[in-house]
Amino acid sequence: MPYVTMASHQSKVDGSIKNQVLDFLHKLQKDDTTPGLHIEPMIDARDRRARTGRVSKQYRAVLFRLDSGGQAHYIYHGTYNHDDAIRIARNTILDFNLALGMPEFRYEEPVETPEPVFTPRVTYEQTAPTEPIAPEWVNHLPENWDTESLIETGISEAFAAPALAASTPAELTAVIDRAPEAQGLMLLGLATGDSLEAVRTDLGLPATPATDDSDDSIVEALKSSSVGFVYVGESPDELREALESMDIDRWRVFLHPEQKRYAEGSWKGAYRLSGGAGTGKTVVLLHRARYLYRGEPDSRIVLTTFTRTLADSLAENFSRLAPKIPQVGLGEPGVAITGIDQIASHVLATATDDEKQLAAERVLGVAATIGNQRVTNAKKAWDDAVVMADPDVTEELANPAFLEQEYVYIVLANRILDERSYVRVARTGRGTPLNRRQRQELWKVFAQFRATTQIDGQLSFPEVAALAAEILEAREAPIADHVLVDEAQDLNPLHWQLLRALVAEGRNDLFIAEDSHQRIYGHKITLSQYGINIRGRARRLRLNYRTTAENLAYAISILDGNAITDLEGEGERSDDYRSVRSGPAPRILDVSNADDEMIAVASEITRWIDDGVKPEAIGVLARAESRARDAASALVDRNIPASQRRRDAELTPGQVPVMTMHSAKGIEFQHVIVLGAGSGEIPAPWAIDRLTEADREDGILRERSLLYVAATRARDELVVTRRAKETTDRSRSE
Ligand SMILES: Nc1ncnc2c1ncn2[C@@H]1O[C@H](COP(=O)(O)OP(=O)(O)OP(=O)(O)O)[C@@H](O)[C@H]1O
Repeated sequence: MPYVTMASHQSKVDGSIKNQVLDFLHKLQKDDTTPGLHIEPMIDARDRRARTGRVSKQYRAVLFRLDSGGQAHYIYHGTYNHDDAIRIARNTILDFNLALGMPEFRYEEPVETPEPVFTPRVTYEQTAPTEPIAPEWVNHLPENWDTESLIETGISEAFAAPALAASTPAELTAVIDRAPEAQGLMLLGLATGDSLEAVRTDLGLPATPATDDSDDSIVEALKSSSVGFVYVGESPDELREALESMDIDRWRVFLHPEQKRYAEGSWKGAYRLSGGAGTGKTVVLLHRARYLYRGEPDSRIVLTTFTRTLADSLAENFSRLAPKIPQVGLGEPGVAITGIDQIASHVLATATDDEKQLAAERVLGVAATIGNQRVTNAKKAWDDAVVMADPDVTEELANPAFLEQEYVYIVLANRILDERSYVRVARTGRGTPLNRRQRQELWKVFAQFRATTQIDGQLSFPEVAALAAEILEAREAPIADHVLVDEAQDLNPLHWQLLRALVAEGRNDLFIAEDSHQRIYGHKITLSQYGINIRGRARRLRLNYRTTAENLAYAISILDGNAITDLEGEGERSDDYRSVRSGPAPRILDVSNADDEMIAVASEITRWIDDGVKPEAIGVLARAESRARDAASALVDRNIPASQRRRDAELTPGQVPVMTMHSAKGIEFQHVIVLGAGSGEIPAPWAIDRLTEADREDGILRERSLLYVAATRARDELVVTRRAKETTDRSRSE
């Protein structure tokens, strides 16, 4: 039975012939001598291993046949119109790049050096109205390499010189696009400042160059996850999966070698994977859930994230990746995908009365039956508690945002039940210092909050998480075997206590994906405080698959100069993120008022729609709900099909979604318009005005992170509006 490998570069398979291609390849896997397949060698081919096969009257598949250990092995290059297939089969050579130890295709067609494109180098503040902005981009190749030394590393001559000469991301991408995948990724790594050793490790290349290019060596390399090829061997299921995800969802099959390492790695304890926006952290988690399930089908795997909406999208993507793996409820064998607060609610809802009572005593200091309702408007609940308790503290301390954080990060996290303990507790990590008297005053508010909500039969979400953590901790057996966490930077201490209690400490217990640059809720914390010890089991993804190099450079410039710390309390870099794609520089539209802004935005959207972009592929993102609402109606007034998208609503086909930046977290659009990146708009004055001096810095960082999240939602084009400061000042005072 012949083995099959799929090449990743291959042309899209037209939907109408996909079944015929699949049928052809399945037959090939069974027996390559089946008469209808017509596997034929090419006359005058540059590579004697080239073959064509008959998919239909009109279409031919191009294949390369290798013989290894008496076994036929076919690399499927693609399916083409009859004449194209003949031409491609004649002119394509399957090389084995000895330096890289990777097979790759070479084409007997000239590779053009791209025309240099002039992009003005301007910084953010100097940007003139509607100018594109291209933050500084440096090609590191010329520093350390010349053509010859690059060739020695495995880069073909045709790509070495143009890569050295690239002076913009677009020029470099043009070279990378033409190069075989491994060479392209190597050029990208070296051009963005990595050492050769680091790039080779990232790409999983063998430590020493290969010594021969026999079919045996090539087949061996194909089996051990070669970049750009997927070995499916004799498995009809894997073949179908590979073929189906060729056009869309390439992430389902073609993982970067680094992503694959994290998806399939095994560690003694908790592992932390960080990475900038769009580096494929979610993709790794989905693959890892599948990988763990396949290895241990009886295990209880939990995949969770910050919100229910994000969990729903994880569940949908997991069904696409692994349609046959059961998605189950918490505690059952299979993969349970759910939001972190839903986990907490589920634990509480299924606990016995005794368990709940014990937990309530420990968390809230009450033995009474706990309520079924949730506090849905925490701000109002805190405002009410302040009015009733009337504490003698400053306005900043009586602010709902401060009270909520203090309650979650200190009171609940430390299971504080009375004023005495609150006065004594170490408030590690909290910016604003509090003296004894202030603590006594604040305790009145916490006690009032608890009293009022309990009378109303309500629990806040963090209280539910704390109760669930207590319930699970008190049990002997945990309810999960492997827990995978997305968007971990936004979880609060109670969430971490819950996650710790969900699974026993041990091999592959927790796998945590985070991007500290995207922390838009809550405060910095360190995992070790909650019994989660990483002990060096942490790595970072740096290759951005979502957005262009130009958009990425802009997004990173937003956080420039801000110290970002990860979940282990270490400084997090952002200067070495890179992208495989290039596109137009982001454009800044400086507008004088709301009307001008919406005229400009409407004209951008109209241009895109006229160019064939689907309305639902354009995201309009605003800082505040009210601005999103106004923008949606202003667009409708200008005859643009648009609607405000609420947090948990589906995208409506044919409608431009207008939403808050918070709601856009974790999702992506082809084109994005960010409304309001002016200095009077972000940081949003109302979000930081009433913060204490010590909390303000973190508040401003969260606002910048929000803009970073918004800007990194764009796959292709990014447009940012800035309203003149005077108009935002005026509207604030109105
Ligand atoms: N190996 C891959 N091949 C092709 N596309 C990929 C690959 N890995 C990720 N992508 C694509 O890149 C985009 C970003 O991936 P993903 O959402 O997993 O990133 P992320 O790091 O979780 O991003 P964020 O932190 O912004 O939510 C998605 O469109 C995904 O399909």
